[in-house]
Amino acid sequence: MRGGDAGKPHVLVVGGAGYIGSHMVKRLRQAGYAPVVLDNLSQGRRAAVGDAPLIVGELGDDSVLNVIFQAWPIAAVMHFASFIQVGESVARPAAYYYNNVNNTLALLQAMVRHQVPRFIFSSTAAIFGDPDYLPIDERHPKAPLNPYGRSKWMVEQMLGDFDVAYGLRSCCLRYFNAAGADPEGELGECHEPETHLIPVVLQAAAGRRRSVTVFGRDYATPDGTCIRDYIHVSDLCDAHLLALESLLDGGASSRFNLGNGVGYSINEVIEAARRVTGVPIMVIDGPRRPGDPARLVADPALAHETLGWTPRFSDINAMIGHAWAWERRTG
Ligand SMILES: NC(=O)c1ccc[n+]([C@@H]2O[C@H](COP(=O)([O-])OP(=O)(O)OC[C@H]3O[C@@H](n4cnc5c(N)ncnc54)[C@H](O)[C@@H]3O)[C@@H](O)[C@H]2O)c1
Ligand SMILES: O=c1ccn([C@@H]2O[C@H](COP(=O)(O)OP(=O)(O)O[C@H]3O[C@H](CO)[C@@H](O)[C@H](O)[C@H]3O)[C@@H](O)[C@H]2O)c(=O)[nH]1
Repeated sequence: MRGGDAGKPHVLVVGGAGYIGSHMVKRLRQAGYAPVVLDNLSQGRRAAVGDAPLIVGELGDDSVLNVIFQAWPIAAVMHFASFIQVGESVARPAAYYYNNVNNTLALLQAMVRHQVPRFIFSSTAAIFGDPDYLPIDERHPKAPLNPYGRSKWMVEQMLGDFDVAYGLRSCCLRYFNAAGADPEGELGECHEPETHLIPVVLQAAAGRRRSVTVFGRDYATPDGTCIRDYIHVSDLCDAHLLALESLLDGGASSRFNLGNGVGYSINEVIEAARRVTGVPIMVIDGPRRPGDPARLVADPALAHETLGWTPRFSDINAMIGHAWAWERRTG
């Protein structure tokens, strides 16, 4: 254990060098926890974890997990590591099931072996598929349209079984579309290749790509483009902290939908980016991307009522503004 972290609860952040995980590492430190990061750096960046201990290794590697759980008194695990692209998961399902399900199973088994009883899981709106009704609450039927969503729903189901059999309590946080960047400008989104709408639009604004392609204009939405509920990465971190406190206080397993409850179409996001950046952004029309539902909008009431979670950066202009500041710093 690092001397300076003695007495602070240790939290293993798997995937902590990635986009959302790195923001969480910073927030845990600020909140008085001692984060320990496991990441294979396939997407993550060493610089993004600051001075937290970083173990560069595979999530599914028992020998690495044994060393970590023996070296630090881990009170809880936050699991951000997975493959994350909806479209790619349709083309490469085996890779998605292997990394997102098999490797997560290895992590859960190691937690049982080492008697680490608390787990916070990065789940997704993609478990719901094409919604039967909006906004989507926690009870909405689960009918994922793509292997990515199916892999996350499989893990959620495994977690129910692990609670019953082994007493491993978990909180599944189903993010809608994560967006924005650290308001202090130290961290942001850095995927390679970048596929998420807002950073792609901002790369076009910055001149790092010529244009942004809109994947389908024939959806059953008012302007024909897909609607998503964008949620600021800092607000996701707040929800994780509240979920962690609940589990540390002895709370039961739970699952929450995390969004603002407001949907924006692709057109609206591009218009907002033009306003925020003051730059013209060239748009090209393309075909639909496989596996995309037309609309995903969260009902976040349960997280408000149970965890006391209230998003602080719900304005789409703030999300794009923070992401734009990061793009200009690093692009
Ligand atoms: N970004 C979103 O909009 C969004 C929405 C819903 C859910 N999620 C979920 O949130 C989590 C984090 O997403 P993100 O956008 O920060 O992704 P990311 O790719 O930026 O971060 C994932 C991190 O996990 C690491 N990783 C992947 N496989 C690994 C393995 N086998 N062993 C060790 N490390 C591994 C990567 O190097 C990366 O640093 C993911 O589980 C994702 O499915 C993201
Ligand atoms: O260059 C682009 C990129 C995206 N889109 C569209 O924009 C919308 C949002 O796409 P994207 O930013 O890739 O996010 P999603 O596919 O909605 O998936 C994100 O949000 C999900 C939850 O809703 C998470 O589970 C996933 O991990 C995360 O990648 C979709 O309709 C895309 O087809 C475009 O039209 N052009």
